[in-house]
Amino acid sequence: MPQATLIDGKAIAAALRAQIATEIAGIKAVSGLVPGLHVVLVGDDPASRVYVASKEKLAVEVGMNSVAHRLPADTSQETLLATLAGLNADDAVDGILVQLPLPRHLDTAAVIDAIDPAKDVDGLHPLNAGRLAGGKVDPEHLLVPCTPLGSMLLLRSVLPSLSGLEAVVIGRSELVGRPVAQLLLQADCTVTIAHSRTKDLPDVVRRADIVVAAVGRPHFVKGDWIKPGATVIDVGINRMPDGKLAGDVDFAEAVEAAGAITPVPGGVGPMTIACLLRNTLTAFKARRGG
Ligand SMILES: NC(=O)C1=CN([C@@H]2O[C@H](COP(=O)(O)OP(=O)(O)OC[C@H]3O[C@@H](n4cnc5c(N)ncnc54)[C@H](OP(=O)(O)O)[C@@H]3O)[C@@H](O)[C@H]2O)C=CC1
Ligand SMILES: Nc1nc(=O)c2c([nH]1)NC[C@@H]1CN(c3ccc(C(=O)N[C@@H](CCC(=O)O)C(=O)O)cc3)C=[N+]21
Repeated sequence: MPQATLIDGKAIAAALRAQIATEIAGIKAVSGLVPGLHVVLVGDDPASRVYVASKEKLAVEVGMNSVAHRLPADTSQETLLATLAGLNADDAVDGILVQLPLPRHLDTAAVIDAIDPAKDVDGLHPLNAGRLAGGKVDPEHLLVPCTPLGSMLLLRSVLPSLSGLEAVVIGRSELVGRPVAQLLLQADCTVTIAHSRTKDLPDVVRRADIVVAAVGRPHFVKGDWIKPGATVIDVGINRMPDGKLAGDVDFAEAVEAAGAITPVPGGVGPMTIACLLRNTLTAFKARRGG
């Protein structure tokens, strides 16, 4: 069995950002306006700091305005909601992302409900999640969660047609598992959503032409679970004791069986940020025309 094709998320994300930059330059030349992305970070989780810094840098690189709102860890629910109300009311704000997870004293669902759905570039507001679940809206014009959207773009880079393929998603979170399953269903895959109570998980995964792993456990998916030739999207980002990142898939094993596979780092992660920028542009166009 020849080794799998490596799906180069880093390169595909860079190409997507270049496309976004060109489109923004065109809009700016005509209207003088550029999209504004606002990221709200509560507390000083070191991993979140790194992500927020990287989102800011790449937003500026494509020509957006980028603002990070860094609030102390003991910020009250009222103060956070007031911050969001201010961003909702500000016409120069096109995209709002609240970095998750929030400190435990905050009510995450209520915070997400308070984001204007038209500015919800994470696609997590119940209105956007509901539209996605309804399956009737074109993802081009809907704010779809960034990691699932990026995962689909990576899949499409190696599989021109997804119709009729067996897809197994491991994980059912609101941020990743559920929305990626909705997108696969919309692409006419036969979709199975597996989770911690799934029986005989290795056998379930062995049916899959497409495996999406979003579990949060390093090297969880083994090589002998992968049907020969399957496409494997590894969403997991796990920090190992040696400081390196590991995916949810045992890459060294799976690369021997898969037809195509994403690496970690350099796979889904960079696509998540590129899709955040794309959603910000989508929100800008929907709100301000262009
Ligand atoms: N690349 C990127 O840009 C991003 C990467 N991530 C990464 O993706 C991974 C998943 O994130 P997220 O969805 O937020 O995580 P969650 O912890 O919210 O969800 C994990 C899911 O995995 C399931 N699960 C846990 N253990 C098992 C098991 N033994 N067998 C089968 N299923 C299991 C859980 O099942 P149950 O529901 O039953 O508990 C749950 O549905 C993490 O590594 C995270 O860091 C996340 C966001 C963006
Ligand atoms: N509201 C919200 N939306 C999110 O989308 C969100 C979030 N909160 N909280 C945290 C997770 C995690 N996440 C990542 C984004 C990019 C990389 C990324 O670019 N990773 C690089 C490596 C980066 C490194 O080396 O640390 C890669 O995989 O190649 C990773 C993880 C978004 N998340």
